Amino acid sequence: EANEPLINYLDVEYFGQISIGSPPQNFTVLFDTGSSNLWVPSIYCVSPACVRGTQFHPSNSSTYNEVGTPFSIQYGTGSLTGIIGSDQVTVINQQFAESVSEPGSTFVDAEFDGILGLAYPSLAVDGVIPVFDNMMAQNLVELPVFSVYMSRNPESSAGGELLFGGFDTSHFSGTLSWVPVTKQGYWQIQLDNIQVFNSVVLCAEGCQAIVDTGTSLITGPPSDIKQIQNAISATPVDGEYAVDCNNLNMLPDVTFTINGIPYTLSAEDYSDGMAICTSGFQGMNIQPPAGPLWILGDVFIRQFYTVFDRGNNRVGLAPAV
Ligand SMILES: CCOC(=O)N[C@@H](CC(C)C)C(=O)N[C@@H](CC(C)C)C(=O)N[C@@H](CC1CCCCC1)[C@@H](O)[C@@H](O)CC(C)C
Repeated sequence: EANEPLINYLDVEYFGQISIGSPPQNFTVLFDTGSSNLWVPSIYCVSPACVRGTQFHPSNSSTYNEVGTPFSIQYGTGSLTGIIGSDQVTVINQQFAESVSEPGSTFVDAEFDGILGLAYPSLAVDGVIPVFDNMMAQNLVELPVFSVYMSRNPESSAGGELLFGGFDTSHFSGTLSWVPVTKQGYWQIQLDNIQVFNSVVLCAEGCQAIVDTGTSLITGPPSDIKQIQNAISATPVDGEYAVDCNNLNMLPDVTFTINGIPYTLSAEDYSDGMAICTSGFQGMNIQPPAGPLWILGDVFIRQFYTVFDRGNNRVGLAPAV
C-alpha cells in the first residue's frame, strides 16, 4: 500500500505531503473526505493565503498540460476560484485545480497549501476525476479502499496515517464493522440514533451523517446540538462552547448507534484544549436536498479508525489504537 503519514495540527486539521509536476514540486494538502477536488495555489494567485505558502509553477513542469477550465469551490468554511491543469501527482497523472483566488481568512491561517478531496466523483467540481479514482483506474492500489488514522494528541510523533489500498491493523482493535454508504457523494451513512446517557435521545427515527476528515468537530442541526451542549453542561464562550476541564469525568458519554453498533465518546473524547476545554460539538445547518446531515469529523475519527471502501461502497469502523 501507499502510506501517507499525516501531521496533526492542534487536533483541528491533519495534512500530508504530495508532489506535483516534473521535477516534483512539493505541497502540503489536507485530505478531505468531504470534497472531491485536488487543488493547490497557482503562481498566478496573489491572495494573501497563496503568497504565504508554496505555489505551483506550471512553466517549471515538463509534464504539465493546461486544461484551462475555470473552477470555483465552496466549502462550509472557505471558498476559492482558479483554473484546471493536469500533471503528475506523486505517482499518478492527475487533473488538479490551481487556485487563482482564495478570498477571506480560512486559508490564510491554514497550515496546508491545498486540499485533496477523497469523496465520490459526483461531488467533483467541473467533473474532474478525483485522485483516488485515478489511483484505482491506474491499478495503483491493491484494494479499492483507503483508511484514516488520526492521532489523539498533537505532540505525538505520528500525527496520523492515510493508507491507500488497504487498512492498518496496528491502528485499531477488534474487527472492523461495516456500514453501507447510503448516497455516493459524501461518505454518507445512516445513524440509528444518538444518545446522551440518562438524558436525551436524538435522531430517534434514524438520520443521515457523513464521515468527513475535513471537518474538525462533530456537527449537527443546531437545535439538536443545543440539546447536546446542555446535556454536557457546555457554556457559550466567545462563539464556541466550553466544557469544564476539571470535571470531565462527571460529564455523560455521547453514543452514536450505527448499524446496530454503539460508538461511544467520553467527555475526554469530545472535549479538547489545554487552558479551556472546548466542546467537540458544533451546530451546522446543511440545507436540503444535501441536508439535513450530521458530520462525524475528526473528533469522531480520532476514536474510531475508518476505512473508506469504494469497492463495496461501505465504511469500516473500529476502535482506534
Ligand atoms: C472549530 C471549528 O473548526 C472548523 O470550522 N474547522 C474547519 C476546518 C479547518 C481546517 C479550517 C471545518 O471543520 N470546516 C468544515 C465546515 C464546518 C463548519 C463543518 C468544512 O468546510 N470542511 C470542508 C473541508 C475544509 C474546508 C476548509 C479548509 C480545510 C478543509 C469539507 O469537508 C466540507 O465542505 C464538507 C461539507 C459537508 C461541510
